This record gives sequence, C-alpha cells and structure tokens, in this order.
Amino acid sequence: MNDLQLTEEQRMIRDMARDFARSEVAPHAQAWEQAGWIDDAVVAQMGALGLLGMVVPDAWGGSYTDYVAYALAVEEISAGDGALGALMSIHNSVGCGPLLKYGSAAQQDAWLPALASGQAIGCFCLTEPQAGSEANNLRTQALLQDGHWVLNGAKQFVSNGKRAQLAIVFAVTDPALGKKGLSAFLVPTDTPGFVVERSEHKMGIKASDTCAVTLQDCRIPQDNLLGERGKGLAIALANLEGGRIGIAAQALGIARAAFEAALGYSRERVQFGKPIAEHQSVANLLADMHTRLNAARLLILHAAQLKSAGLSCLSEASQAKLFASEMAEWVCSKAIQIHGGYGYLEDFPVEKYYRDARITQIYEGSSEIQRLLIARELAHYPL
Ligand SMILES: CC(C)(COP(=O)(O)OP(=O)(O)OC[C@H]1O[C@@H](n2cnc3c(N)ncnc32)[C@H](O)[C@@H]1OP(=O)(O)O)[C@@H](O)C(=O)NCCC(=O)NCCSC(=O)CCS(=O)O
Repeated sequence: MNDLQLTEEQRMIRDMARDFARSEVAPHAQAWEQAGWIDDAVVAQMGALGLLGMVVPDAWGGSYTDYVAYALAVEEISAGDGALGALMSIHNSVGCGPLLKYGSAAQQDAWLPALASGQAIGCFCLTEPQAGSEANNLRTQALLQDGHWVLNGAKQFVSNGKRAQLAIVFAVTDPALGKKGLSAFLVPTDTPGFVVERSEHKMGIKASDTCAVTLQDCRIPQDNLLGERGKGLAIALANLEGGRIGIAAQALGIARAAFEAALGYSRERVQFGKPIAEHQSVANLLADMHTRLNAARLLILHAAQLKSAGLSCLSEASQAKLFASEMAEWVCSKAIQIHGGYGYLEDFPVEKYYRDARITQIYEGSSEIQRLLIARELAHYPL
C-alpha cells in the first residue's frame, strides 16, 4: 500500500507519529536503553497525542481511526525506538483490546478513559514459567471466596509489568474443565498481593520493562471477572490476533530504521573510489532490503484492514508477524554488514536494531506458533 491508498487521516496520523519519533524518541533511545527505562515524560506525551488510545473509540476519550492508522503509527514509533514500540503495541492491543471486546459497561467506563489517555498503562499476564506457547497450561488459580476472587500463581515475561496500572490476568477457575476452565480478570496492579518480582535483563528492547509477576493471595472483587467464566483462553487468543499486527508493525519499524541507517551510510562511505551504494553487491542488498520492507508493510496493512472491517484475520495477522519479524532480523543483519566493522560497534545504531528486532520472532507467539496457526487455517482453503 502506497500513500495513494491511504486516507488523508491515516497519512496525517502516520506523519504525526513520524515527526514525534524523529524529534522526541530516536534521540533518546540509547539513553533509555542504558537506563533500562523509558522516560515517563515521553509516555505522557504519547498519551496526550492519542498514541496510547488508538484502538479505543472517542466515547472513552480514545483516538480510534482504524487498525491501519494504528499499525502505521506503531511502525513510526518503533523506528524511533523498538522498546517504546513494544510499550505502545502491548498497551494498545493486549492492554486496551480485551476490555473493549469483553469488558462490561462498568469495567469499560472505569478503565478505558485512563488507558486511552495514557494515565494508566496496561499489561497482559498470560505466560507462566511452564506455559509459553502452550497457553492453556496455566497453573495460576483463581478461587471465589466471599464475593472476591483470590489469585495465586506466577506469571512470566510481562511487558510493561513495572509501569502498568492495570493487568489483564488469566487463571484457572475450574481445573476439571481443562481449556474451558480458564478465565480472565482485571487486576489493578496496586492490589495487595500483585507483586512485580524483577525486570529481566534482555538482549534487546532493554528499556521495555519485562517482568516476572507473582500473585500472592491477590484479592479482587468478583466483578473484576472479564468476560464469561471459562472463556479465558478464547479471550487471550482473540486478543493475541490483534496484538500480532502490532508486533509485526514494531518489527517493520525497527527494520526500516536499520535500512535507512544503512542507506545513509552507504551513500557516504567511499571505498575503491566511490560510495559503497554504487557497488553492485551493496546496491543489490539495499534493493532486497527495500523490497522485503514493503512486502511486510503490505501484509501488515492487509491484516489491519480486515481487522478494521471486523473480519477474522487470524491467518493474515500471523502471516504478517511471521514475515515481518523474520524479515527484520535479516534486514538488520544486512544493515550491519553494509556498515562493516563499524556496524558491530555501539557507536552506530544498527547493532541495537539487530538486538531489538530479535524478540519479535518470539513474543506474542513465536514464528513456530504463527506457522502452526497459518497451517491450521489452510484446512479452510478453498480449492
Ligand atoms: C498453540 C495454540 C494456537 C493452541 O491453541 P488451542 O488449540 O489450545 O486453542 P483452540 O482450541 O484453538 O482455541 C481455544 C478457544 O479459543 C478460541 N479462539 C482461538 N483463537 C481465537 C481467535 N483468534 N479469536 C477468537 N477466539 C479464538 C477458540 O474458538 C476456542 O474457543 P471455544 O473453546 O471454541 O469456545 C495457542 O495456545 C497459542 O496461540 N499459543 C501461543 C500463545 C502465545 O502467543 N503466547 C504469547 C503470550 S503474550 C507474550 O508473549 C508476552 C508479551 S506481552 O507482554 O504481550
């Protein structure tokens, strides 16, 4: 999809996000990485610009246009900093998304205005030490006692874990029912017994707070059940579908930043009497990088269009994430190659892009899970 196929509103949102990323995000990304924390002020600015309420309708103070505008904005912010792209995608997609689709009117009114403005940040507590790809193998228990749910268990790899005010937590309510015995809950993170254990030390997106969380007799009102009892797995998987569009856009943004760094460098770096961009081996690499970036964007925006139209995009979102995340590692690696030895140094940005891109093949469903989902959907492929 080129500019011609975007609406004026989609272009304006993309350009606003691009300007913001270039002036307020990219210049600080390295400092945030060193601090292991994204500056609170920039998160507040994103809230004021509407970038944290992009899937929430106006009625709750959100800035929803459609998922195309959202994907374009995630790409731009991620080109500025992959860690901030993670915060944005996870907050919008799997933080706000479940409340929008499954929340009661009272739950939506209580949380969506704060989430949409960025005054509250959301996180998604599904994964457990023994339940990664096998999302239904949860051990966290929720017991109903005296009008309260009491949650106990351990969650792993919770992005925004330290920053979030609201956690969407998945737990076993009816062990005998297997997959149909899981439920979803809204847990304010200041509830006693919601314990953020540690921020993990990661290879990339180091400024994103990825935490282990334990639930220790964490008591929440009975009304904090999100959606129907027993529908927890469906709620989790339905939201990961949208989340995967966001992570694909994050991968694309990081890869595009790497490509642009490599293109700029190749025009300046002279070897054998001419800029290396004019050497065919480098020019061919740049051509392949550009082509793959544009192919990824088409897949992402196609999935986003389906989602905006309220259609299922399970396979398309998985295809977008699979292709974009694997493309991102390849493009970032080639960007380092074009920089030669300098690309391996922290003085140049491409080594960070390479590290930041790697996670996109793992979280919100690994490449192996995306292939499994795409293959499953082929059962309905018309011949
Ligand atoms: C590997 C899996 C695909 C296996 O899934 P299952 O076979 O166990 O599940 P199903 O039987 O297919 O579905 C169960 C239930 O959910 C409904 N469902 C499934 N998908 C959708 C959807 N897209 N929309 C709506 N509903 C859906 C389905 O109809 C069933 O409902 P009923 O029982 O019929 O009522 C799966 O386990 C999987 O995807 N695994 C990967 C998990 C994953 O991505 N984990 C990452 C978690 S988040 C993370 O990485 C942390 C980063 S962050 O902080 O975001």
